[in-house]
This record gives sequence, C-alpha cells and structure tokens, in this order.
Amino acid sequence: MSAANSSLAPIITVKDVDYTLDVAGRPLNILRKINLIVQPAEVVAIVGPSGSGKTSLLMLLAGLERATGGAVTVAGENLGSLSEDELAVFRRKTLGIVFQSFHLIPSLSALDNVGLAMEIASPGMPLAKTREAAAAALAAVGLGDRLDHRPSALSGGEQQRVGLARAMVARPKLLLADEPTGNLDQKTGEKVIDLMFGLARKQGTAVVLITHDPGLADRADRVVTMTQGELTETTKAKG
Ligand SMILES: Nc1ncnc2c1ncn2[C@@H]1O[C@H](COP(=O)(O)OP(=O)(O)OP(=O)(O)O)[C@@H](O)[C@H]1O
Repeated sequence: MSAANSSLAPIITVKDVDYTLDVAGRPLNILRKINLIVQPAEVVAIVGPSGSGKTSLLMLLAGLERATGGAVTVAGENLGSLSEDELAVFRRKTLGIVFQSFHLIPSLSALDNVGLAMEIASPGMPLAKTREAAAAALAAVGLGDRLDHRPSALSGGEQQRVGLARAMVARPKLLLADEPTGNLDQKTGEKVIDLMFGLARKQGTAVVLITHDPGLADRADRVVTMTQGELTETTKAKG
C-alpha cells in the first residue's frame, strides 16, 4: 500500500467478525457479525453492559485473540493472516495499550517503565535516545519531576499517567484503552482523559476506549454500543 493511500485508509476495519470460544467442549458465541470502521486519529468509545463482549473486541483489535469468522484489519494488516511472531511485531509497531489496573513493573522507576516500552518498540535505538524519549513522554503527562519514582511511590492517577506515557512513547497509530479511568476518582480520571485525548490529537493517534462512564463516552468522536455480542452505532446528541 502506498503512503498516499495508507493516509486515507481506515486504521481499523472489522468486517463480519465472529468470536466463538470452546468452553468445556461447547461453543460459546461471544461476538456476532461485528462491523466497525475507525478512521486515523478518530476517537471511538465502546459502551455496553458487563459481559457484553467489549474487552473481547479490544483483544481482537490488539491481535491478542483471533476472530473465528470475518476479518480484522488494523493499519493495513489483516491480523488473521499474521503468525504469532508477526502479530508481536504488529503490536510493537502499531499499538499502545492502557489498562484499567496500570500493569506497571513494580521494581522499575517511571523512567525505566516507559524506557522499556520504547526499547521494545525500537530495539536498535541508543540507550541515551531511549531515555530521552521516555523522559519527554513523562514530561508530556506532567511527570517530568517523578522520573525516578517507582509505581508504589506514585498515586493512582500518576501511575495511570505513567501507563499513558508508556503507551504513547513510541507514537502508536492506535491507542487501545480498557476502562482507563476505572480505578480513578472522577476528577483524576478526567485529568488522565484530558491528557490522553490531547496526546492522541497531537500525535494523530486513533483511540478506541472502553468505558462505563457516560461523561467520558460523550467526549469521544463516536460511541458504539455492545449488547450481547452485537455492536451498534449510537448517534450522539448534538450540543
Ligand atoms: N476465555 C474465556 N472463557 C470463557 N468465557 C469467556 C472468555 N473470555 C470471555 N468470556 C465471556 O465472554 C463474555 C464477554 O466478555 P468480555 O470480557 O468481552 O465482556 P465485557 O463487555 O468486556 O465485560 P466487562 O464490562 O465486565 O469488562 C462474558 O460472558 C465472558 O464471561
């Protein structure tokens, strides 16, 4: 695909996707005929009841699970046709992921948590450059004065900001976030989302996030609703 074409192509195309698991010898149908198109730099919120399949869809988009029917294409890659090794490369080059519980490495400082992600994304980069990029990413989330702190010495909001810096340090085309404010109080959560949306806009990163918070969903460009494994587009109220 040429550079000119890729800038116009959707970042995500999910076409007629089914996801069925074998649970104790019986098929469990989790996602049914899912269709979703996301454009570069678009912010899409997925809402819906607990157990409806939101995280499963995010797993398929991350190439961490495989669809059992249909096709998932992200950044021009048909994920179903990639080997496990190729999927790992795809994730390193294309994705940032933010989780509800921050999943930082407890023994590493904020700088090294973010630096490690940079090193994994760009293995040949000199150490000084890696540290420079990590420090800049932490400064961008307002933690320039917390580089040497370990996660246990940081508040929940600060840990999530480290998680965001880690997800964004390699300038991913797509940021996936699973209830990124779920463990934070409302005010802290709003601050993290401000930073997330601000960084995404600045870097031209598309965002797909799962949330139970209607206020947060309302800030997305689009909202889609998952109900019992089926996805529907929700028209946002104007104003
Ligand atoms: N590996 C698995 N084995 C068995 N069942 C699974 C597995 N993964 C997901 N499920 C089931 O699939 C359904 C969808 O789960 P999923 O985690 O995607 O929902 P969700 O909408 O993200 O829920 P929540 O909002 O509570 O996080 C649930 O009923 C869940 O129990």
